[in-house]
Amino acid sequence: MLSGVDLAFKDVHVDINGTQILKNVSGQAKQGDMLAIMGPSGAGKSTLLNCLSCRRPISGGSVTLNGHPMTNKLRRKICYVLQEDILFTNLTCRETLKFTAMLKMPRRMPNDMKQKRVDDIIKILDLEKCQNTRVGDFLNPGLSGGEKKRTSIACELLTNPSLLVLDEPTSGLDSAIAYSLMQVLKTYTQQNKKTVVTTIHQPSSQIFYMFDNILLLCDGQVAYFGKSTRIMTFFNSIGLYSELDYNPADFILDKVKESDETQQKILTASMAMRNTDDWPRELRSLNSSFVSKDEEDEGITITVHSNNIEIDNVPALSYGLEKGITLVSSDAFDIDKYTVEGDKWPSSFWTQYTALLARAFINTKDRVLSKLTIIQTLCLAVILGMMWFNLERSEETYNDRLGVIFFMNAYLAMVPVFEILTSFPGEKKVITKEREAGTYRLSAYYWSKMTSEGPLVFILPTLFLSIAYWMVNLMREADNFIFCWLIMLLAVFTAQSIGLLLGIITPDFKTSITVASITMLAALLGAGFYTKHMPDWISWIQYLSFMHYAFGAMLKIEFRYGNPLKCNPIETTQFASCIISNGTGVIEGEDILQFAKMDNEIWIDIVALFVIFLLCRLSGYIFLRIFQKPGRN
Ligand SMILES: Nc1ncnc2c1ncn2[C@@H]1O[C@H](COP(=O)(O)OP(=O)(O)OP(=O)(O)O)[C@@H](O)[C@H]1O
Repeated sequence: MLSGVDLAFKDVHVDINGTQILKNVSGQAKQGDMLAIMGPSGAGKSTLLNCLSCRRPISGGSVTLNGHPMTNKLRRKICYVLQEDILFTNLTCRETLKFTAMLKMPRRMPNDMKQKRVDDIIKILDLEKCQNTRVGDFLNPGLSGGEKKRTSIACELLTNPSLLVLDEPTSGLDSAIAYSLMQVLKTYTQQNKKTVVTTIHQPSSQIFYMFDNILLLCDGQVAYFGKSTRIMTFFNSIGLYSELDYNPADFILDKVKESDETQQKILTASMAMRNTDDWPRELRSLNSSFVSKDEEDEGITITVHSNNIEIDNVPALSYGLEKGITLVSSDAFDIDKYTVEGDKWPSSFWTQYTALLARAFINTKDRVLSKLTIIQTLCLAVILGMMWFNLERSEETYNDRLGVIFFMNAYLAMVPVFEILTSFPGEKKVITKEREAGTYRLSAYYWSKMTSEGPLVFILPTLFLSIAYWMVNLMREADNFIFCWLIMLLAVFTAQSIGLLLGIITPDFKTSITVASITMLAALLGAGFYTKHMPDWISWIQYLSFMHYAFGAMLKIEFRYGNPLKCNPIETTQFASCIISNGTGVIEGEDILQFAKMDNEIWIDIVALFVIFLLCRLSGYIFLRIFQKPGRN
């Protein structure tokens, strides 16, 4: 059985850039205990939480689990629930848990056990009602704030951690939802003898007394550590009293923020408390001037028991039971049985790849192939087809033919770039979180990303081209159409790779859109449609433009491998061959391509597109490796 652990931290110091953020911070949380870390903004709560969960190194002091210093094996017993719920918005609550189970649970565990664990966790966290609801976002709401938080906690509980570390789990929740969330946590902690450490901002009185212990921080120092039921006694003992019905959390936070003098008084009393019976034995320093209760009369300066107000109306210890929540004991679920020491990753590459592939496919499918995107593609294909309807194969329509090919290229390349840029920031957060937790290999993620989106990315351009190509009357031969379609797909995948690379290397959405707009506009201008007289010193830009190659290849399919165009009358023709034939002949494809300055070999265009595609994919992976450092394991 994996029950809780005894966490103890003693004299923890953290210095950042020469500033002491935490000074001499000590405290503990035992099996079955919930410890709340409280304090005003900037007091050091998040810093301490990060140290306790091994996400930040400490400059001095010690953090131990069951009396032992942290080892990789012990670290795996800790899970960390971030303040923000970082989840895929298109997955349901159950799908989210199912994929997390596949990725995080040991490879040797049978699948039906993993499935059973998901079912149990759904019950434990009271998620049955919303298990098939999508997570949702602000545009398409799904799970409520409390349900999202419980889903985030559920993802962490799947691996049956012994120590649960939570950063502000109730932030953004209304008081009733916050209470029910804490109630579920309390019940889970008690029944499974787990250990919970959480930062919390301004809990209601009910929530406050659910915590067994409170660690109050003030300016990086301990202002109080001890039982929640005794904190008012402590404040009273130094002459700080509250009105009868005042929320104790509000009272203590008000006091530590009050004046320098009050702060000093509290900190001095807290230091003195370390030498009394109220200070846990495990945290006492060898050289402390501890005086036991028996010796109290003989000269302790501050007596924390004076003015003792015992709190009798603390909610009963049967949290959740009155609500009829049935908790599944973790006895039957011993993940350690299936974990092999030395396994770097919980699951095999193949399991990671298939789970990530299926997850990416479900998450992307509804976004890429939504009703709206299909309608948009159909409408634009028909509008374009009507605007350039049934072009005659003559010199007169030469510019229209170039225009329509260029437009199709530009439209089909722009869509995947901006689609990936709008969706990737959310995905990046999930990968960062999962990689920090050492859930899977980056290569498994990257391969799954590339392969899952392939079928989805190719459907819309195929639909678009199938309508527009025939309506416009481009070269009406099956060979030409298929060749054109393949080039179009290559261009779309190249555009998508550029979008992904930009999404990876830019720090935020706004920057990525700005950089993408510049890149795509430069690619459009360099394509060779708008200008044929670029100054020499800048003309190299066209060779960097993937649209130059896509546009060039499609022109070749249309003209080099298509039928010639009928000449204009001699007065209006632009082609020498038409002048020679007195306006009665035809213009060969090669003449048209020379006129358009696009007469290179088509294989050059194809190879160039491939090279750009591969370079973007490869550098995307390298940059992702640099930015997404794996976490522990
Ligand atoms: N990387 C850093 N560099 C410099 N100072 C830092 C860094 N991280 C934290 N600090 C400082 O350490 C102090 C404690 O920060 P911390 O985030 O732990 O506070 P907090 O109690 O969690 O605050 P809040 O409730 O506002 O989140 C703050 O004064 C903060 O400015």
